[in-house]
Amino acid sequence: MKIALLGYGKMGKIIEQIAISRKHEIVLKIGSQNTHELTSENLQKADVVIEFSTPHTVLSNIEKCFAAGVPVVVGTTGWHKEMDQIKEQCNHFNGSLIHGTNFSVGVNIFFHVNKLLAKLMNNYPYYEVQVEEIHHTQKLDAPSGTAITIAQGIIDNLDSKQEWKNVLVTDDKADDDTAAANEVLIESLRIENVPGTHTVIYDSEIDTIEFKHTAHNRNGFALGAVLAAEWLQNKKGFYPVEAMFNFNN
Ligand SMILES: NC(=O)C1=CN([C@@H]2O[C@H](COP(=O)(O)OP(=O)(O)OC[C@H]3O[C@@H](n4cnc5c(N)ncnc54)[C@H](OP(=O)(O)O)[C@@H]3O)[C@@H](O)[C@H]2O)C=CC1
Ligand SMILES: O=C(O)C1=N[C@H](C(=O)O)C[C@H](O)C1
Repeated sequence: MKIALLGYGKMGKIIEQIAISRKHEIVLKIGSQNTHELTSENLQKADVVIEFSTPHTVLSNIEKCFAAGVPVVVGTTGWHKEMDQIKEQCNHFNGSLIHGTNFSVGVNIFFHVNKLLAKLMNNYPYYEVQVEEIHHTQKLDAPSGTAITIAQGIIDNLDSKQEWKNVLVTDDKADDDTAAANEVLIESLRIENVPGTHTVIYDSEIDTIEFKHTAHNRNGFALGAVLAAEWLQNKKGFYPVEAMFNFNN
């Protein structure tokens, strides 16, 4: 496939290597310095776009892909509030889009088991749940998109929780780290060079259950994005990343 990369930072560069190793060709690379090259004509040279840019640029980039009629894989996080609006646009343009807060296979297994675990924990209400995420210090959004997906998986399956609340944990611990009974607390920590670690913690007076995913590097995210681009070929519509997996069968 011919691939256009919107965002050529930490993720874009690894996606390029993995795409080439899978015999794809990169026909366009866009960063903040060459956005003038982001034209319909250039986008249409690609069979698919892979979008890993920033929370501030992702929405207008998606719109450009729809207008150009090119399918798009969206890995950028921080736009969950605009999800319904983008889904409508996708239908309006008869476009193709797959999005995920995390494309790694391991995290998608984690997402699935997290939901099963939350359902099970309805029987054990003396455990209090919280989510912890740790990422590198350059990360622009908090909580991580992955942590939001995890919290939503808990809210959808654990009857006592209806919302999530985020606190950023710093050395002086300025943020209020208490949550209401109906809230899932998400604690965000920022530590140099951490690619992404997510833990679901069920704590009681007697013991603690911890369910954890640790990314050792960014290769799993990048491979997942290329697999998503391959999966999206010849499909129309708006898909969440779980559509790629058959965990329910
Ligand atoms: N879904 C998933 O599996 C994963 C998602 N992510 C998400 O992907 C996003 C990118 O992460 P990461 O690569 O680490 O971030 P980086 O900051 O390393 O890269 C972002 C890139 O976007 C570029 N950029 C800036 N403006 C535009 C624009 N208008 N159009 C296109 N590109 C632009 C930047 O250009 P310049 O270099 O010139 O500043 C930079 O190259 C984040 O939202 C992150 O949360 C990350 C990992 C996995
Ligand atoms: O910014 C990152 O680095 C990551 N972002 C994604 C997120 O917000 O969940 C996925 C991964 O954890 C790395």
